[in-house]
Amino acid sequence: MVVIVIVVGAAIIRDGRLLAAQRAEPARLAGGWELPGGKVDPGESDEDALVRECHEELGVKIRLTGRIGGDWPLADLGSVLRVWTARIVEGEPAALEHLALRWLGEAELYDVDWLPGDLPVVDALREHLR
Ligand SMILES: Nc1nc2c([nH]c(=O)n2[C@H]2C[C@H](O)[C@@H](COP(=O)(O)OP(=O)(O)OP(=O)(O)O)O2)c(=O)[nH]1
Repeated sequence: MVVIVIVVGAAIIRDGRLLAAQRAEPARLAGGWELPGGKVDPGESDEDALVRECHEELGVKIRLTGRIGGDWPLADLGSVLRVWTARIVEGEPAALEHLALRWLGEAELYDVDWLPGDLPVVDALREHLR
């Protein structure tokens, strides 16, 4: 049986800047930058998982505003990343589970070491920061 692991990521945008988060673990990914999010739990919708993960990781309530592409392939065989644009409706993001957070404008978008699977997503997000 092939099990596809679905990972959801939030492209949280405020004032033309994208919120990037630096992974703390596991060791092979630590230091890399990603979109806040995580794995969808069994029986959970993608959207609910993303709202839950952002609350756990950042301490904020988000509202999803759109979808970026479809299934973005990740390096781990059988994993895909699904991405939504989002805005914060409550709270101020804090790095509760990450090493650091950064708000990146279009000119700074590639200043951080994105996880490899995120690079095409970041390309697609560029136009949303203008
Ligand atoms: N959240 C997130 N994960 C990403 C991105 N890009 C990317 O390759 N990944 C990978 C890293 C991890 O291998 C996997 C997500 O796992 P995770 O550890 O964040 O999931 P989780 O919060 O549900 O945690 P757990 O079940 O492992 O405890 O997807 C991204 O932009 N956001």
